[in-house]
Amino acid sequence: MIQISHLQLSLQRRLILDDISFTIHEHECLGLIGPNGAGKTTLLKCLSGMIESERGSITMSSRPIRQQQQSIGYLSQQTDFKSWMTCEQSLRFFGRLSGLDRATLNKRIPDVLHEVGLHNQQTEVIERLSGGMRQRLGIAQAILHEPTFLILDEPASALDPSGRHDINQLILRLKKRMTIIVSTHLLEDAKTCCDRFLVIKQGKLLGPLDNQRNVDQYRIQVETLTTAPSFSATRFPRVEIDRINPCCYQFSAQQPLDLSQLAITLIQQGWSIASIAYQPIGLEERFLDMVADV
Ligand SMILES: Nc1ncnc2c1ncn2[C@@H]1O[C@H](COP(=O)(O)OP(=O)(O)OP(=O)(O)O)[C@@H](O)[C@H]1O
Repeated sequence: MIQISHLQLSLQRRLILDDISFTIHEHECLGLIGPNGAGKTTLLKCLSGMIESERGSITMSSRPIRQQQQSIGYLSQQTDFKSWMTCEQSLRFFGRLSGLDRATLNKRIPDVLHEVGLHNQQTEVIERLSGGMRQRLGIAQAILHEPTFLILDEPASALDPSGRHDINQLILRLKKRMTIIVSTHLLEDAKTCCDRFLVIKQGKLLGPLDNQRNVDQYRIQVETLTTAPSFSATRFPRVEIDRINPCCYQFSAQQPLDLSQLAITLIQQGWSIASIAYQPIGLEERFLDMVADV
């Protein structure tokens, strides 16, 4: 378990991280989200040990994280590859810098390239890799020394949907044996791999955002198999109906709606219902509500 307690950091006399406390559980993937400039990268750099905070503590299994640098893998926002090297040469170069010996590298390099899906690119020059492949090579570099705690700073931004999908699938595989924190702006994508999210704004933690399906009980969407007949609202006097298309309607009210009652009423009125559900509230919508200035 990684415990962050009352972390505080100022840069150039400006408070960048303000009394940050949270926990990351073992084998959890925690998503860190927040507007630009919120302090995500700075917080991740503190976790990686690159920056020392002026107050507070970070511990992993109850020991200061700075004493366990070898257990941390870090992918920075800007990966810094030598574009003329091959994937293998690059991993060997960075592996040596982190103190791995030749025998370990001979074994680990093919393993990590396989793990990130770059086994066919072992001798490919980095210049020729796609953006998604480069990000996966960055992750290969971050996990080369088999860390138990992996820090990923926006690993999927600037990637196309298939690149983002690959990264999320890779994170899902890695979390079986690592604890992961990932900063991202891509909430809907990150839902597939993050167990929960923490929201940060102007250096302060605003709170958690769980990754569960939330619904708006004031709105119900109904899809019909055929064009719906008109609706007599005697049992739902203060309900508004919006026709989205001939087979899709939205019912909304100022108070929570009774979904089963509405379904029964519609069937009694001759509606052939294909689906009926409360309107889902997207993660992005809840995030925007949370960071909105009040
Ligand atoms: N070395 C530095 N010196 C002074 N201020 C800095 C330094 N590094 C970052 N900052 C400031 O700290 C604040 C937080 O920056 P940070 O990069 O951590 O935000 P972020 O949430 O990662 O943003 P983004 O989503 O745009 O990547 C910003 O206002 C930034 O200008």
